[in-house]
Amino acid sequence: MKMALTIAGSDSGGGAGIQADLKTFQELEVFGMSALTAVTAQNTLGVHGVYPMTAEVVIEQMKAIGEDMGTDAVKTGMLFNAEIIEAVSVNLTKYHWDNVVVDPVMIAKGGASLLQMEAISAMQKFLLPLAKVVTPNIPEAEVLTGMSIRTAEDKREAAKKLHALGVQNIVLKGGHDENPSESIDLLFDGKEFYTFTSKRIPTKNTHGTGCTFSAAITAELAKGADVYQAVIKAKDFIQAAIEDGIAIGQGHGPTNHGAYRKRIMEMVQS
Ligand SMILES: Nc1ncnc2c1ncn2[C@@H]1O[C@H](COP(=O)(O)OP(=O)(O)O)[C@@H](O)[C@H]1O
Ligand SMILES: Cc1ncc(COP(=O)(O)OP(=O)(O)O)c(N)n1
Repeated sequence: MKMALTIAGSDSGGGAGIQADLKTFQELEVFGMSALTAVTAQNTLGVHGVYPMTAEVVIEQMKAIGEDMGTDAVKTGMLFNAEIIEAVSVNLTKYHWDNVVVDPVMIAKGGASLLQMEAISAMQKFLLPLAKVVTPNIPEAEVLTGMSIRTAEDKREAAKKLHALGVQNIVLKGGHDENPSESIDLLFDGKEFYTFTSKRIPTKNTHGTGCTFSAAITAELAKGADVYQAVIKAKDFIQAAIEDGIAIGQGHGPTNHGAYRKRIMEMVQS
């Protein structure tokens, strides 16, 4: 069985973070492992507390996996501070983990900070050059590139800037776009641009979309897909998960990680 490791924060509400990643790995039939970077007290209304691990705790978890089990792919999510980013970067290199998806998580939906702003330069300098794929949303890409992103041309320029930081493949997500009918993600592999377009679903139950999408890319890479194929599958996975989003809590409910597999089963049975 193929294996994937998520290095990310815990979401007590279960819709984002390490919980979303492990559910996604399970649904895509990859054995999921975790290295926890922070505990958040979080629900559909927002983040009520952030409690980071020390860098040593993160290193110990990576060591436990690196020295025994290994992994076929790794994703990073909430890393919170520069010390954790540096520790993760050093250990990705140490264990020769090169199938790396970096989701540069910065701000949760309710506005809470999940990454200290002084850690941005560590992310640019140490982590991004190790990434096979980076999956920023538009605000994250604006922070990482220092440019404002409004038009399709801006998106292409931002992707080129991220590529110049050493990332092999950039998936610039379109969830925050103002396009009312479509959600368009852009992939740049250093040579070509590819767009992945889906119908925009009018729902407030989108908590954890970014985590789930990047975890699905990671699972597919672990199984041997190339980046293009992995993004196609992840887009189908997140589309089903948002369409069947779960209306629980008073705020942004989570996406439904089981929706994609349920649809495949229904297709097979019909
Ligand atoms: N309302 C929506 N309808 C369809 N797809 C969406 C919607 N919102 C987000 N997505 C998709 O979910 C994925 C995550 O995007 P995004 O919401 O931008 O990330 P993040 O959660 O990091 O802000 C992308 O593939 C994006 O196109
Ligand atoms: C612990 C934790 N990690 C990451 C996030 C951000 O998740 P994301 O998929 O970007 O979804 P929203 O927060 O935007 O709903 C998080 N909230 N918590």
